[in-house]
Amino acid sequence: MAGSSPETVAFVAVPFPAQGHLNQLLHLSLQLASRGLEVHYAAPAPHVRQARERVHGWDDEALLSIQFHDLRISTYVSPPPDLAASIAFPSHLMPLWEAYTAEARVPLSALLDKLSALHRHVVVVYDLLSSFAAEEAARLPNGMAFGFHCTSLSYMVGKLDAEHRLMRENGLHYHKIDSCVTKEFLDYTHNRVLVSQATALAAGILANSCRALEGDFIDAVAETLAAGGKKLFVVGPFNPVLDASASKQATPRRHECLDWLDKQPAASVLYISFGSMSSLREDQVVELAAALSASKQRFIWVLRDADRGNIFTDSGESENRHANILSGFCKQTEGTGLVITGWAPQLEILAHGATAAFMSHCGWNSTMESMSHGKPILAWPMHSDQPWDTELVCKYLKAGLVVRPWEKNGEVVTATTIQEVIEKMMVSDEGLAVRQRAKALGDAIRSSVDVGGSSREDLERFVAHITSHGR
Ligand SMILES: O=c1ccn([C@@H]2O[C@H](COP(=O)(O)OP(=O)(O)O[C@H]3O[C@H](CO)[C@@H](O)[C@H](O)[C@H]3O)[C@@H](O)[C@H]2O)c(=O)[nH]1
Repeated sequence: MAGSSPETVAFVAVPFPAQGHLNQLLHLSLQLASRGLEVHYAAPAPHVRQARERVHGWDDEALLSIQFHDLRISTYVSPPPDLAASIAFPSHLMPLWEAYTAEARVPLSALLDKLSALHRHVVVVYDLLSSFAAEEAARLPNGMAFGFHCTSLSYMVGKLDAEHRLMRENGLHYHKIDSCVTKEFLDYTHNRVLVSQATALAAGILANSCRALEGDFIDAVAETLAAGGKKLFVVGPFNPVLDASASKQATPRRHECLDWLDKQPAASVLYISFGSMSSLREDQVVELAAALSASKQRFIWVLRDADRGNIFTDSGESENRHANILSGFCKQTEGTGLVITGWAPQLEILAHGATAAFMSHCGWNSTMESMSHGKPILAWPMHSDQPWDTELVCKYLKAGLVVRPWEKNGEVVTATTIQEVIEKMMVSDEGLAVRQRAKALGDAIRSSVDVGGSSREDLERFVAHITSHGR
């Protein structure tokens, strides 16, 4: 362990192996390393590689400040997503997640023992889905664990308060997880992940949220946790909040879509992407393409299938799946839009001044990234927490419009419906009000990570807490 001494604290991030989770703890790790902490990041090797290759908003040098570790697990099948499934939940990732939960504990345990012998304190921040890490931290004579809550805190409120009081008071409908994931995944989290038992061992929870978005909900979670003697640190957005000018800088790895964006008028482009775990069926792709073409709006569309468990086993099949539709569509929309079938630089696209709005499934990363760059959302929830995030963004924050309500998740959305929502957002007075609201929220979120802002202060409080502990 380079440079360690018995006086130092080792911070260890234990993400869950899926992009939306790897990403958040990598951002947090980079932030802590930039404050001089010794930071370790532990995941199966392909997922370490995935997180490093896909990180946005940090330069390559920043990655050198983190010590990466392989939590080696045996081979698991890594199939493509099942496009015929009745719910767009990424069930094809279950073999990876089962293998991870069964096997990653042993290499993590060895790593923590080593760090424990060399440091005054070992602080483990574990994704709530990697809850075995809390037990391993609790086993150490000098260990401390914090759970990392990777979705909105209001989503947690919905789980903590069965009556959903805050939701009802705000006229919001809470979508319980049971109807938004598969039964197989529920069984897995209940029987093998064991979140609540692990939380009982943790000193508290760290959340990627922000007072500007969820102040009332944050207070509710803090109160519940405090009653159990646990701390809450709300330190989001974890993603860097980029300046529009930063997304214009020429860098060696700059994606060509950013050069295209540079040539578009301010606030004129619709960005479309459904994260890393969702795939659109062919009939839905046809409808979305027809809507984009008919709306005549400028766009960047990321058309890719959900990641496989090991993304390095995908030899481009998903990129070719839509070749037929795309050849005609790209000709029709030439000059107006771009289709990206690989990995897009989402953070830079959202920060860019030419981007007006984001059609999104409302995964929590996408939601935070969009809101923190002041971009409104056209919400199209697919599974998990996304139906609730849609409610939060569109009804509570009033910074989005719904494309497809969750209640219609089994249906194909027609081109006419999609086109109406696009036009409402891009050219109507109602859309303008939503865009202005998102811009104001973006400003508030940016302030919260500036000196004196609530998220910045919570991060300082967290760092002070873990570095002074046990002195
Ligand atoms: O071409 C792409 C596609 C995605 N991204 C990034 O990938 C991440 C996607 O994360 P998210 O928006 O949260 O979507 P999912 O990948 O679907 O995330 C899963 O994990 C989240 C955190 O737990 C949950 O909120 C979601 O519901 C769950 O599906 C974001 O950081 C995006 O910026 C890119 O940079 N380029």
